[in-house]
Amino acid sequence: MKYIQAEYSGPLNGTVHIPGAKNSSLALLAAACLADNIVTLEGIPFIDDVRIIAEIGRDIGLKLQQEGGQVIIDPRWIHSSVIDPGKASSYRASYYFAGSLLSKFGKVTIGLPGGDDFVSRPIDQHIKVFKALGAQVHLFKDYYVVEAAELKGADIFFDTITSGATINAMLAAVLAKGRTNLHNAAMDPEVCDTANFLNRLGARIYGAGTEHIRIEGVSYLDGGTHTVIPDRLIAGAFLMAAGLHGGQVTVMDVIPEHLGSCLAKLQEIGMHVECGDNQITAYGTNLLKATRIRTGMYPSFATDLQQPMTALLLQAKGKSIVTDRIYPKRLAHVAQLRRLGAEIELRQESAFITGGRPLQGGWVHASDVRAGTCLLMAGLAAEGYTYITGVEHIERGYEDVIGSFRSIGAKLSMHELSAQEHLDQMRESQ
Ligand SMILES: CC(=O)N[C@H]1[C@@H](OP(=O)(O)OP(=O)(O)OC[C@H]2O[C@@H](n3ccc(=O)[nH]c3=O)[C@H](O)[C@@H]2O)O[C@H](CO)[C@@H](O)[C@@H]1O
Ligand SMILES: C=C(OP(=O)(O)O)C(=O)O
Repeated sequence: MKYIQAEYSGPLNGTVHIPGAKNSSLALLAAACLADNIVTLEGIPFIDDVRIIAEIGRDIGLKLQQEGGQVIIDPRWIHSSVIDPGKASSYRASYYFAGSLLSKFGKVTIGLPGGDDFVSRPIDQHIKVFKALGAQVHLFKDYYVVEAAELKGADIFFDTITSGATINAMLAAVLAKGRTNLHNAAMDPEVCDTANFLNRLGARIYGAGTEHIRIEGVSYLDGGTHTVIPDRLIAGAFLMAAGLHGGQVTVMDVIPEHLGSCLAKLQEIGMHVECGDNQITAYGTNLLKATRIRTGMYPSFATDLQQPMTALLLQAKGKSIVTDRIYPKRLAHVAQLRRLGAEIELRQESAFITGGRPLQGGWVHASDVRAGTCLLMAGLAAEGYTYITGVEHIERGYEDVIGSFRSIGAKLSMHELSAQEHLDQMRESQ
């Protein structure tokens, strides 16, 4: 079993190139199945979720070549819309194959989505979309089947704002007959990126980035080339890392507008932020101020930045409160931070942090990708050594977590734990 060793690193300084967004890439790769010609995607990160998509793609006949960040996809050879349940369940965004293959072939059989298992993550809004477009949905224990003789445009009001179901609705409706209106749609950059990509192939999607999206169905999508947007969540975490001990970190190749609420919070706690056209520099200070974080859907403060922000707030003198309104129970990292000596309490669905207390290294476990970033940051700020297990979760989101953090001076290394050492470590931590 792998683990990451993090050592107290003092201020972090340097420049990091930000890779393409995981959450956009997962949508774009499934969206590419809709094309009737060759698609080239640039900037796709080489992460575990993408490797699984490549496997799923190959199983169903999709020809896919990946070299560096470039992925060339030939969807003309897809011969099946039955997706291995185990593979679909090993990551969250497999539901995008449901939207795209339903749209293209009229039927899809697919495992229930997996992914970061921090809370229950319903797919009722995805199902609502498929049904509204005229499909039947049959749910089984660990897979579901969606089928439609014909998909017809519809008016769909989301009960709650969801980026996944908004993207899936675009995938399912893009080839449907007539007009689809999505109301209460998510406005995330990943929604816009998917709409821009589909439009480049010939789709007619209007209004992405607002709460009302209109899709005029077309009968054919051509091939084309598209570059995925930069990962705003990785960028945000690196900017936060600058705040740990008064460092200075520049993130390159980003879209600063995608990080508005994050930058505002960093400034609110006393950090200085400078934005260029496609780069941001954050300057830390040793006098961080406590604050209140409430996550929300874009453009509010992202739930995926909540955990790294919690690590940073351990350094801010005074009482901070963190509430995750998107996933109220996404707080597993709190118990782990306490193992490092953090003074942080859970009351109802908020974390109450008393910042400015010293942290001591120890063994901790990352239960999802952002919990991993949080623990890594806390480990870099703690005295001594911190050992982080659950590396497989971190690698779902980061192509080279060690290399990228090292480039700003973080003392990190990857190690292998034998089965016996793992048992000893579990016994010790009980
Ligand atoms: C692969 C991917 O892009 N993952 C991101 C995506 O997940 P994902 O797309 O799955 O999350 P959603 O945007 O759909 O979820 C937003 C909210 O809607 C709720 N909901 C969602 C769908 C549904 O059918 N019913 C329902 O009630 C969820 O429980 C949550 O409270 O957005 C989340 C919220 O920004 C991020 O944390 C994830 O990193
Ligand atoms: C929750 C996340 O991912 P996923 O939706 O793929 O599980 C995340 O990226 O923080």
